[in-house]
Amino acid sequence: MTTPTRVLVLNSGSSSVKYQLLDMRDDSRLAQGLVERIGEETSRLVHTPLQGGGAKREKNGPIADHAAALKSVAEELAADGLGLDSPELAAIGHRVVHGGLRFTEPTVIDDEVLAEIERLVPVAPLHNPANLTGIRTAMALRPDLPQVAVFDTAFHTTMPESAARYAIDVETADAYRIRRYGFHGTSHAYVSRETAKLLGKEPAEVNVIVLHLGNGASASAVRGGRCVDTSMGLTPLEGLVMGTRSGDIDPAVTFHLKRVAGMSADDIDVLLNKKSGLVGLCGDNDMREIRRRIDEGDERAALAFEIYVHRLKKYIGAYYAVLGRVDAVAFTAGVGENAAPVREAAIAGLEELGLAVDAELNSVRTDEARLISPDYARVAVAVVPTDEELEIARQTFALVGGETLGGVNA
Ligand SMILES: Nc1ncnc2c1ncn2[C@@H]1O[C@H](COP(=O)(O)OP(=O)(O)O)[C@@H](O)[C@H]1O
Ligand SMILES: CC(=O)OP(=O)(O)O
Ligand SMILES: [Mg+2]
Repeated sequence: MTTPTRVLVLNSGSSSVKYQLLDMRDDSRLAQGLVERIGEETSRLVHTPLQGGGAKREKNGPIADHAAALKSVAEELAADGLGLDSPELAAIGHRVVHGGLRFTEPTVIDDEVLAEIERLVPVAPLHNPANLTGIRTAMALRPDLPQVAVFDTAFHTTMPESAARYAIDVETADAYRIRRYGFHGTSHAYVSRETAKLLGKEPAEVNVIVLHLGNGASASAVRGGRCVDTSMGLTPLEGLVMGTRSGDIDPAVTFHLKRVAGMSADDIDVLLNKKSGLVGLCGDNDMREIRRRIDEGDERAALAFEIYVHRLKKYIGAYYAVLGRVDAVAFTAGVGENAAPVREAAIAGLEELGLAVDAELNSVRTDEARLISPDYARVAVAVVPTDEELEIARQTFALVGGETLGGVNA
């Protein structure tokens, strides 16, 4: 019998599922794909076989819920001879956004772990329910296989109390477990390590500010490989300006809206999570579209961009101060990896801090981690592509006993 070496990674978002099938002998990808707009009439599945020369396949049409989405994913994989029934599958790894304080490590999922993820739904209402459906569906398809949860919050559990605790009444905070948890931790961990590698150093030797700028966006201060502060809080709403989320606001805005505008808690939740950020400021949440509008002279798009960059710059300064000495600032995720104007504008004017961006290096497009700062700059500025799926697959495989095989710690 062959030893199973494959891991399927599922990243279930509020309206999408991203997936990858990897072979952990050499970290190679066998297939990847995305189901988006789940629950709408216009759902879409894009499946890409990455070995054997098959072409990308696309299916359009309604997919009612996450369970149906996962069944379609299983069918696509089966059509490539990579079905979930394969004896080569060692485990399924799930991104779980909120793990509270309990889960500091990847965890094999059982009924009790499921109950704890369920208990955390109120603090990750957009994410944890989708994660749970993904897990339950995968468990029904392969009840015999280990299912592993890899938590967005885990990397941030090393934060000191001075960073994690909000300055509110201690009894109330403790009774309701209100504190800064932080998210995107798998990405912050991976990118801070890859940044050290790019500098030719060990993670323990470097201090890095990681800027994960996707649809959700967060910053973190990483000292010697450990997170010491991060911008998201109790929920993924705090911090940077995001695609549809406000990030930091005066909390009094919420009671003002309740008292003066008569909005309910749910109305305000939707306003701040779904109708704010870039989309609230200018009607678009995609940075490509915003840049296009700016090039056409659109003033609302230009102001949205300035507000986005101003917030980013504030966090760079804040985390510089938290760390004291900074070796690198690393940009990652959709915006961070692709939007050169965001990187340029966020670093502009920070020469006194030893930070600068070289225009030519900044304009290069590759999938490799690279430096964009000039030689003379004291602090490295880098673009470091994130790979949450690979990181989840490695942690999952190591947990189910695959650590002795090549590739895992390569
Ligand atoms: N070429 C590009 N130029 C500028 N921004 C881009 C580009 N490609 C993607 N983006 C931005 O990246 C975002 C998606 O980032 P991603 O990390 O994939 O998000 P998520 O994982 O949160 O869905 C898009 O909404 C868009 O703003
Ligand atoms: C936690 C979070 O904000 O995740 P995403 O960016 O995938 O929405
Ligand atoms: Mg993401």
